[in-house]
Amino acid sequence: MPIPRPTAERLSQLARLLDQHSHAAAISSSEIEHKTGWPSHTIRKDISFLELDADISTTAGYNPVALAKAIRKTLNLAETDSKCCIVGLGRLGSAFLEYSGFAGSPFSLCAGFDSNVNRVEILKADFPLYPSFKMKEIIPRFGIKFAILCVPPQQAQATADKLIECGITGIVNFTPSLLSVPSGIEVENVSIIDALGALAARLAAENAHKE
Ligand SMILES: NC(=O)c1ccc[n+]([C@@H]2O[C@H](COP(=O)([O-])OP(=O)(O)OC[C@H]3O[C@@H](n4cnc5c(N)ncnc54)[C@H](O)[C@@H]3O)[C@@H](O)[C@H]2O)c1
Repeated sequence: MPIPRPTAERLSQLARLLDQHSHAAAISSSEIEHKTGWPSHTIRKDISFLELDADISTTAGYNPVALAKAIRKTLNLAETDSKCCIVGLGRLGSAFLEYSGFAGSPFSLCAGFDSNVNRVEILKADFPLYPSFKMKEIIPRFGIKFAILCVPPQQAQATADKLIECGITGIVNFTPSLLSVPSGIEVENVSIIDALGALAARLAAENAHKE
């Protein structure tokens, strides 16, 4: 059964939480509830999507290491082919160049691209930066499958089309443009405005419930 998107997002966050508790023998659903704010019935439902070995849970709770491993296996986060590139190295894109969160994650940044050659020359990163016209050569050569799209909105669709031609199959779209992509290609839209909107809607619903 396909895993619903909110479940996949919570499971991915849960794997990171479990990493922080890898020293513990067990972590219970109520501890997870306390740390995440998710109701324990939601946590149990999310975990029911995983294929679990019998010894993963005891009366004391879940084995954190084994549960994190099961989550990454089910979400395909354990696979090694998770090379990413950043496209658009402006204010937002260049902020990822020094983001240490990729270390220890299943994803690695392998290349950055910008249409402005000056940006490519000025910026420093632990991986190579290229002018955009090199995407066609570099993306297949490195086997990069994911792109983090940080170009101006007007350039988003044309850049996404080019990335797909080069072999990209997944795009994290930071631009406000909604992309149209062929089947087999996945897009994840990330927006601070949508996140604030979701928070505001939840708070409004909680307040309406109290009245
Ligand atoms: N998702 C969010 O919450 C969020 C937050 C801030 C900004 N944004 C969006 O992120 C994008 C980038 O914002 P920014 O402030 O970094 O913009 P910016 O103008 O600072 O940077 C854009 C970069 O893209 C490069 N570029 C332009 N066309 C390109 C192309 N075809 N191929 C490759 N590179 C190209 C430019 O040279 C520039 O370096 C915008 O679409 C903006 O609306 C989203």
